[in-house]
Formats: sequence, C-alpha cells, structure tokens
Amino acid sequence: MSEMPSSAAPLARLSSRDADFDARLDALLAWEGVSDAEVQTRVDEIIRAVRREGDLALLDCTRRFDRLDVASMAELTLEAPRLAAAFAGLPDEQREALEAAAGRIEAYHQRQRGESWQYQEADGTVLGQKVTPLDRVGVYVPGGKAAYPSSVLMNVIPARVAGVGEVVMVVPTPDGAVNELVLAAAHVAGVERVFTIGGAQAVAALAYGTESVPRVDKIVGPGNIYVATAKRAVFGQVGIDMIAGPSEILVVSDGGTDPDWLAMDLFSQAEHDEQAQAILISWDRAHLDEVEASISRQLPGMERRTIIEASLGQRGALIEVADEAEALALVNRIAPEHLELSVAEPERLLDGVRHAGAIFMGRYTAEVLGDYCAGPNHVLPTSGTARFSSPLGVYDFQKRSSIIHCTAEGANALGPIASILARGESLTAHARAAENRIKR
Ligand SMILES: NC(=O)c1ccc[n+]([C@@H]2O[C@H](COP(=O)([O-])OP(=O)(O)OC[C@H]3O[C@@H](n4cnc5c(N)ncnc54)[C@H](O)[C@@H]3O)[C@@H](O)[C@H]2O)c1
Ligand SMILES: N[C@H](CO)Cc1c[nH]c[nH+]1
Ligand SMILES: [Zn+2]
Repeated sequence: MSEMPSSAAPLARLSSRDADFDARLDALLAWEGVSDAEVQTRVDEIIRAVRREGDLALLDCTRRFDRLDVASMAELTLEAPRLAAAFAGLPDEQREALEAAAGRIEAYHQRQRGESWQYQEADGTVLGQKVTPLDRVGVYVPGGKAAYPSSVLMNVIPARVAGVGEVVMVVPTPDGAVNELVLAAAHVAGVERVFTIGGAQAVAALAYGTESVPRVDKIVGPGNIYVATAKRAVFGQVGIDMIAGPSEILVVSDGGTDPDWLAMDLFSQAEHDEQAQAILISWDRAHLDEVEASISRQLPGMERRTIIEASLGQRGALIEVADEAEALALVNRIAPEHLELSVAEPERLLDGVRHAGAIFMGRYTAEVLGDYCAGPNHVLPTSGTARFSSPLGVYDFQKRSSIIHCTAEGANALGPIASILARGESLTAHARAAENRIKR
C-alpha cells in the first residue's frame, strides 16, 4: 500500500494454524443478547401492564421509554391518508428509489408463493394441502437508534404477496420524531394502519390487543433486545418470524478484490450496531494485510466510526486459512447471516456452502445491494441459526391445512390399519370409529 495506516486496525487477526484458534473463534462467535435477566424482568412487567391496562399502559410506556407524552392513542395512530401524504411529500429521487426497490422485492417474492395441491388415489380418496394466508399480521419496524424504511418493504411486501388480510405496523418515534421515509415506505408496501409505539409494549399490544391496537396472528420484524425478548415471551399466543440478533457479514476473498471495497463491506454491517459481526477469511496473507491497512485508513472518515470501531474491536476478525476448502469449512461452522463469496468463480464454491442466510456471489455483489433492492429479503437468520432456518419469505405468511377426503372404498381400506394401530395404543374409541366404516 502506498499510504501508511493512520492507526492500528481495531480488529483481531486469527490463523487456523494457531493452537488456540478454535477457542478464539468460539469466543468471537458467542452471542447471548436475548438472555439478559434484567431485561427479561422488565419485559415481563411491560407485557403484564399492557395486558392489564391496554392503551393506558401503552401511553405510559411511550412516555417513559420514548419520551413522548400524549393524551390518547389517537395521537399515536396514523391512517392511510397520512402515509400517502408522507409519500407525496418526498423528493422525486426518494419516491423513485422506494418504488424501484418495492417492485424488485415484489417480483422476487412472487416466486415464493406456495400453492394448494391435491392428488387422488385409485379408490377415489383425495389427499392434499390447502394453503391459506394469515388473517392479520403485525410488523415491527425498529425506530430507536436509526430508521429503517427498507425493513418496512422487506417485511410488508411478502405478507402482501401471500395475501394477508390486514397488515398493521408499529414503529417507535422517540421524542416524537416521525420518519417520513418510513411512513412513505409503509404506503408503498400497502400498510393499512401505523401505531407509533415501540419496544416490548408494542409487541405485547400486537400479541394481546388493546382498545386501539388489534390483536394479530403473527408478529414479524427485527428490533433491539427489548423487542426480541418480548417476541420470545409472546410466542405461542401469536406466531413470530425469528429472534434476530445483530447484523453479520462473512466475506471469503481469494485476494483479487480491491481491499478498499472489502473494508467498506465489513464496515457496512459493523455500522449497524456495536454488537454486529464482520469477518473476512482469506488464504492470501498479504491480501489480509492490505485489507487491514485499508480499514485503518478509511475508518477515521466514517460517520459512524464509533459504532464500527466498537463492533470490529469486540466481534470482528481477519482470518487466515490454508486454502479454499478450509474457508468453506469455516463458513459452514459460522453459518453467517450474509456471506460474500468475493472470488473469481463463486459458482465453484456454492455447492460447498451449506449454511448461510444469503449468499452474495462474486466481486461485484456487495452485500448492501441485498439490504435494499436486489429483491431477496434482508430479514435473515443470524447467530448461526442459518443451520436450521431461512430468510423471511412469503411462506412465513401462509399456513397449510391437510385435506383428507375418503370414499367408502378408501375408508374400508384404511379402517383395518387404523383399528389395529388404535388398539395397540389402547384407544378403543379411535378403533371403533374406524371400524364403523369398514364394510361388513
Ligand atoms: N436483522 C435485520 O434485518 C435488521 C434490520 C434493521 C434493524 N435491525 C436491528 O434492530 C435493532 C433496532 O434497535 P433500535 O434500538 O434502534 O430500535 P427498536 O425500535 O428495536 O427499539 C426501540 C425501543 O426500545 C425500547 N427501549 C429502549 N430502551 C428501553 C429501556 N431501557 N427499557 C424498556 N424499553 C426500552 C423503547 O420502547 C424504544 O421504543 C438494531 O439492533 C438493528 O441492528 C435488524
Ligand atoms: N443489514 C440489515 C440486516 O442485517 C438490513 C438493513 C437495513 N438497512 C440497512 N441494512
Ligand atoms: Zn445492513
């Protein structure tokens, strides 16, 4: 590099050859964000208060946690005309960007629609699956430290594509600061009503209903530790999408991508949160040195420097591995939310990737394009949960019912099987219900 770094890069250097590599990596990956006992107690109190006092509790919590003092829920309710006005008031380029992103997100999600199906057996019995959209969904849009219009699109559009009857949105407005772009995104995505409430109180209101906030069937959307803890607490009363942890990016580079691009890709997720995780893996040590130097050089000029520095310092790493195969093994062990394959032939690596929320292929596919407008959803499994879960999608807003329609012949054929198994379980009413339909 021609320029000298302005300060030491703040993140850890690891090598898979180090004796303590496994222990250091495990420590780096550990995240216990949703098990804080103090937060749990506070969230339980908030949920109890909302169940007991409804709107009154919402007004009280909004005063305490969002520093917003209003007399009634009407002041925290925004209907469709207000959302349309927010959209109309935007500069042209923001309106166009919102519509372009929404169009691409919708086109992608249309392909995810699950359809009902059935088949007929030889004796006329019909078996199948009926797909039904949820009646009413609540979308939580974070609003504490930053505003997320892109998250409005990513959560609401799949629900709309699924055919959900009503989408209700909640978003906190700390100190009464309303974000017009968030409201405009709600208009573009097709939200009916917005309540400007947030935190655990908003989750509780959606789960149990209050005088003003309707009870929903499922709550989706990311949020801070209070939101995540509340979602976990109300699961069962309503459905939830997932417990989203801090953002993560894992980049695998073959050494051929501009180090400045890679440094900024790491910053892009690190700037979300002090707890966010940004990791780069390469088998090219000199390339890791170059990215490290670029991080040091570019960091002082970043608007969110303090957050990036904290995130990289606590949870970031540059990892040297022996080769491509070792890089892939690490990818699957980490199971990242976002994986950038910044290599010449990403298709060659794709087969070996088993666990990742979203995979960004090649040097030109910056992860941030997926955050906003590529089309796939940006609500993704974090903290290793890509081992068993998937991006938010249309399927999260549809449920399935089994269809069984036996003919007389079908009941005659199935009856003896059911009867034998029922008697094996000592459930004689079951056995006799099946036997009633066996031909004598
Ligand atoms: N995974 C994703 O797709 C995605 C997208 C966008 C944002 N995020 C994440 O969502 C999170 C958003 O967090 P945020 O804080 O900016 O907004 P938020 O809306 O999740 O939380 C703000 C609310 O938290 C509550 N709160 C704050 N302090 C409290 C306290 N001491 N006691 C009780 N309640 C309290 C308040 O009610 C406030 O309205 C970030 O971690 C961000 O990285 C994730
Ligand atoms: N990267 C976030 C999900 O981890 C989504 C997001 C919203 N805005 C910018 N980025
Ligand atoms: Zn992002």
